[in-house]
Parts: sequence; structure tokens; C-alpha cells
Amino acid sequence: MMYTSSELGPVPPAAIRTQVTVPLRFPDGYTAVPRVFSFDGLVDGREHIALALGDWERAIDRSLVGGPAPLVRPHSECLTGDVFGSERCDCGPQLREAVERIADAGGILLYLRQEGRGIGLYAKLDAYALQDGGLDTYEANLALGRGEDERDYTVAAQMLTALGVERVALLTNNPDKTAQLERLGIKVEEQVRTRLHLSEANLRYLTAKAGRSAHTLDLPRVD
Ligand SMILES: Nc1nc2c(ncn2[C@@H]2O[C@H](COP(=O)(O)OP(=O)(O)OP(=O)(O)O)[C@@H](O)[C@H]2O)c(=O)[nH]1
Ligand SMILES: [Zn+2]
Repeated sequence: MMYTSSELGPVPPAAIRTQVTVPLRFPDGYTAVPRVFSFDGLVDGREHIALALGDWERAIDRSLVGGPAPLVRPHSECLTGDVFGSERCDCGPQLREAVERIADAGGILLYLRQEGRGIGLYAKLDAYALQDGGLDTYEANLALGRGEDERDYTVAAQMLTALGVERVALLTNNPDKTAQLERLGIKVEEQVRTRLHLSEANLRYLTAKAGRSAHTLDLPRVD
């Protein structure tokens, strides 16, 4: 049975399992040196990781004594976008943007293994095929007998709590991430928008996100 936060009440604790430094170099030459954390006890049994970037320890310490909240992005896995640079979505550029902004501010990137808004990679590719036949990104999920968005952010709350993060500035345009984390006991003091990463190929996808799930995206009008 799938775990959902509303069923089981308080978020079960998770513990840090390993932390290790992984130097990164992006295709455009940008480099960052996050501390990568793995965890024991995440409720869905998947291998989610947290990347702590910049002066993250000071950012967390400061937030515990009333200073500004650390910048945190929960980023859902998108193999085609994050790894291969797919232009069907905005995930790759958003991930690159997030790493740099969090490294500058000090904070945490949660890399959540929730491919395809939780339906998995093969189902996402099936959904892409349906979108090529005219359905939008949400209709395609429904046509496959899946939810429009099956993501549950309990694991994100678990990881933040294990890292000692109680308050966050959340780097996202997705109001559901903010709402769920608040319900899970993480204080979201601010929702910080990501930039708009628009291409000819992702315009329909981003328009559906803005229209159907209230993503905060300033898109040009399409007639
Ligand atoms: N089912 C499905 N999933 C998609 C499609 N396009 C992208 N995705 C997935 O959508 C998710 C996007 O996740 P995020 O980058 O966290 O983005 P978001 O929830 O839109 O919110 P932001 O924080 O504003 O970026 C990834 O898991 C992608 O694999 C699609 O057409 N169908
Ligand atoms: Zn994507």
C-alpha cells in the first residue's frame, strides 16, 4: 500500500546513513562541491538523496536562532531532462539553476526519486506518446489510469528533519510542494520562484502546468 501523510499522521523519523563529498562539473563548466546525504527510514523505501550546498551548515544554524531560512529545493527526478537534456520539459535547466542558487545562498537540494510525477519512467514515456496524440500532460496520466500527480513529499520532510532543517525558503513554482510540506510540519516562510526555462518544445507542457496545477510561471500568451 502506498504511504500517504494524511493516513499515518506525524512524519516518522529518518536518520542520516552516509554523507560524502561529490564534486560536480556541469556541461557548461559550472562546478559545485555538495555534501551528499543518504538516509535510513524513508517511508517509501526509495533511494532519495540530499545535496547540501554552499555554506549550508551556517545557513541551518542561523535559521535555528531566528535568522533567514535556508534555501531548499525539492526536485523530482526526470531522467530524460536531468541527464539527457530533454527539451520536452524544463527539468534540466531548473536543476542546474537550483544547484547554483542554493550554492550561493547555502541550503539543500532534495533529489527525489519521483520520476514522471510519481508514475515512473516507462509510464512517463507512455504519457509522452499520448501527448503526441493530443492530450496534455495531466490528461495523459489520467488516460493511463494514473493520478495527475502522484507525488507525496513525506520523504522530503523526513530528510529535512534529519538534517536539522525546520524552516525553509522553498525554491519552486509548484504550490503543492509548499502546501504538502507545511502540512508535514516544515515551516515554508517563502516560496521562491525558479526562472522560466522556455523552449518551443516545452511551451505546451509549461502552459498546462500553469493552467492546471497553478504553477507560478509568467508565460507568454498562446492563442
Ligand atoms: N507524468 C509526467 N511526468 C512528467 C512529464 N513531464 C515531466 N514530468 C515529470 O515531472 C516532474 C517535474 O518535477 P519538478 O522539477 O520537481 O517540477 P514541478 O513539480 O513542476 O515543480 P517546480 O518545483 O516548480 O519545478 C519530474 O518527475 C518529471 O519526470 C509528463 O509529461 N508526464
Ligand atoms: Zn523533465
